[in-house]
Amino acid sequence: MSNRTTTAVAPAASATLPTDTGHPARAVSPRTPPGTDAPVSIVWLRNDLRLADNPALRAGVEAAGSSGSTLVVYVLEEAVAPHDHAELHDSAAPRPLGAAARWWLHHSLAALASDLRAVGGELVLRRGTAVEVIPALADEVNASAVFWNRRYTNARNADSTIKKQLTAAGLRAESFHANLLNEPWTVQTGGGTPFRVFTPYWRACLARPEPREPLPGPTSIRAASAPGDALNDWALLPTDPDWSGGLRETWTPGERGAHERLAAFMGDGLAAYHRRDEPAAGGASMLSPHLRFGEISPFTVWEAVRSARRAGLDGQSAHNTATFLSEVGWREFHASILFSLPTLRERNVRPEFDGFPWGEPHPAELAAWREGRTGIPLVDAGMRELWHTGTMHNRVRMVVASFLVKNLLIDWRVGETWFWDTLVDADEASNPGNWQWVAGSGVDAAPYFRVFNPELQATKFDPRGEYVRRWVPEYGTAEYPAALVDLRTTRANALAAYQAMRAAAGVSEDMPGETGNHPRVR
Ligand SMILES: Cc1cc2nc3c(=O)[nH]c(=O)nc-3n(C[C@H](O)[C@H](O)[C@H](O)COP(=O)(O)OP(=O)(O)OC[C@H]3O[C@@H](n4cnc5c(N)ncnc54)[C@H](O)[C@@H]3O)c2cc1C
Repeated sequence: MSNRTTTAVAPAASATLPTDTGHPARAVSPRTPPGTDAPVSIVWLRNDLRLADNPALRAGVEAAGSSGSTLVVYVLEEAVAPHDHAELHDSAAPRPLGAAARWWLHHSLAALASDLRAVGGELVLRRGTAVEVIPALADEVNASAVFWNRRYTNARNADSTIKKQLTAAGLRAESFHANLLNEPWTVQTGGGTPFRVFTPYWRACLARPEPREPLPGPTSIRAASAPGDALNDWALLPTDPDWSGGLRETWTPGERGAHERLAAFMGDGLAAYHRRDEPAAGGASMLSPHLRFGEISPFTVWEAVRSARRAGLDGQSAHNTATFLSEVGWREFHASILFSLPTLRERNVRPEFDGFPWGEPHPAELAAWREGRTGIPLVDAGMRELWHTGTMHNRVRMVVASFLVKNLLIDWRVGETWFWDTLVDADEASNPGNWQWVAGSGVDAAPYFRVFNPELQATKFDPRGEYVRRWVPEYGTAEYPAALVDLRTTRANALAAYQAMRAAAGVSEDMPGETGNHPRVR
């Protein structure tokens, strides 16, 4: 089995300052296209592939009014160069999607196009560098305004450049708050710095005014048209071989699938959410890829919880809602960390980890981890679940990640890259943020010396072995391999390496934030 795509660990990108921060765009009078007074507005969708609660789409339709038209565009912002080349060093380019996320994107765009058609709209697909594509498209259709919802990754630098270009050309260019409950710069410590510890961060979020109600989607769009690519030409789906059968069985990408998932969770899942740490219990929402691609907004998720609370909940469910919302808070926390630490994927947040003696990954060991053949049942179950479905239960993610970085002493970036390629919810902030959390090198991270014992974790969270049996049916037979490493010895080696790193870095006290206060660890 080889990588689904060749994604590479990139060297550090230079730090970049927040730019498209949404402070109101300079309002410029809408330009009247020559020869016609019917305005064309462009709505540029990115990680917000939905109609409901989409402020940019709403603004585009409103700006077009009854006489104008709206052009909805998605740009595949893939650089032309291969994955491991210049675009990874370009702080304005989004990270090229992994294979599982490309599968998701294809189906999500197909669903979006169909949903838009149902209200008269049309989805135009373009490919290239956004700073080139968007202004050129605006020129081509003689647009008077361009709208988008803000993103908080390094790609916001491109948005800022585009906003300046459009504004200079006399267009209205406006961005909106849509994809996080709290934009990163709105939640800060008393000293005006970003939070580095989750608990006070989330407390500060909860002290803010409650998130707004979601906006309704448009009921009618008058489409402006322009030539575009055919979705199939983007070749986002795997063909040789087609390994996506398990993804198809597991997921329904698109806005409708997202709302169905939320409804199912609010109906049955929430009451069982306190069992979310048990991978066989199915207690979690499975909303992460839908949130990742913006098929549902966090405001809609919040509203579902608010309505359930208003309708009345028993004690357990009421408790579960608070826990669930705090998990949504972790998504926001990681987004705010990436916002202030653009090199999150490449660099240890704690510089002393730069001296950690990671071993050179042993190809056979790494392959055994990726393919679920380590002989450690919970690790193998998780890695096979990931390969088959494009997701993995959260607790098991922590276990397999700990096994890689501690028992196998492999650099967290190697595991992060594999997850990036295989997860349907692979997220530019949450993936490296969580990997650094497990590795101990991140903000508010689990201390490195907390080494998950996969056997104890299985006893605690999969006591009847249902999850392991489901993914590792040969467990307990002669076909199942012996353990790749001895857990006790490798744990001792990991702790020795950690102590050596600390000694070399001159760290003797407990490091600040060695709290391991991730809610799921307790
Ligand atoms: C090594 C590792 C890598 C991870 N990579 C990703 C990733 O690339 N993308 C991703 O969305 N999540 C990632 N997670 C976090 C978490 O595992 C998933 O968000 C969760 O399993 C999704 O399942 P759910 O939607 O049923 O979660 P629920 O428990 O129902 O949580 C609701 C929502 O909260 C958010 N959330 C929950 N836990 C976390 C968390 N720890 N960090 C950030 N957001 C969270 C997700 O958006 C999720 O959909 C990673 C965790 C680990 C340990």
